[in-house]
Amino acid sequence: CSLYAATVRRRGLSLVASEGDLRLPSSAHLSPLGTRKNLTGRNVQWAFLGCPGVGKGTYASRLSQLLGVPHIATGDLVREELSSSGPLADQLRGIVNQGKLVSDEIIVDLLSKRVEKGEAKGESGFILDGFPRTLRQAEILERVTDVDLVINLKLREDVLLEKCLGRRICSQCGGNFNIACIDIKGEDGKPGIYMAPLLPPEGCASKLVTRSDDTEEVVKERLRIYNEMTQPVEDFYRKRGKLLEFELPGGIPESWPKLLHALHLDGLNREQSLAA
Ligand SMILES: Nc1ncnc2c1ncn2[C@@H]1O[C@H](COP(=O)(O)OP(=O)(O)O)[C@@H](O)[C@H]1O
Repeated sequence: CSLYAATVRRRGLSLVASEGDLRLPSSAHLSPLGTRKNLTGRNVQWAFLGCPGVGKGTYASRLSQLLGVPHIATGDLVREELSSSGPLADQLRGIVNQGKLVSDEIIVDLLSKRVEKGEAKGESGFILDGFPRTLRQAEILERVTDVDLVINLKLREDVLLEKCLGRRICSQCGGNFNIACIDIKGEDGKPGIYMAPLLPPEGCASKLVTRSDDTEEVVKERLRIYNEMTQPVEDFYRKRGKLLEFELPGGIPESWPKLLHALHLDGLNREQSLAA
């Protein structure tokens, strides 16, 4: 914790802004031109919350490209550590494969090193994905820097499980795909939901692997832990007026434009499509 605090302060990431500056949902998080800067002139500092399988990685990565700020996923940092066979790898493998959370100290240390590396390359701002996941992590983050906005993605639980079980990663390029086709008809006044599979290009198709923690038993345990440990984090940001709740209406084609609209970023997306 102190290491992270020191790193972030030393690197000048910390900005002092009063909570009253930030209201949700509002274009006040961005400059009037809809750029990656917020009104205080620095790059946005956003975080994604949401259950396993909800699509945090997909939407965080898209927003990071749109806004030109780094997407930092603590799950990726943990998986990098696992594949590096470093001193932590054995300890982490047992925890992750049971669907449990890594300790706050370890995760803050991994995040701190990632932030420091990015800063050295000139990165600023961030879109966090998978952090904070405990109240203590939220408190640590709050002490060292000012998060502008926390986007809480929501999806019904039966769909979450199917999506986790359908997740595939290309072992060569690291691309994320999903072979699940979700097609639930509406009933009893509840809307249906359709999410097309996110299939890999031909080059990746034969190299797909499944995450070792995406088995039914482990996903159920991760969902249980999310409800126990991470839901209090939603309240933490709700009380501070920083939480944007976003219920996913369907797959990416349907949800992405609506998310951009909720973030007052539709104009930016159009400008980038025209420039492409
Ligand atoms: N902020 C965090 N705190 C503790 N453990 C974490 C954190 N982020 C990631 N992990 C560990 O890495 C695993 C994979 O994380 P992630 O890829 O974000 O999965 P999910 O699909 O469950 O959101 C988690 O189950 C947990 O063991």
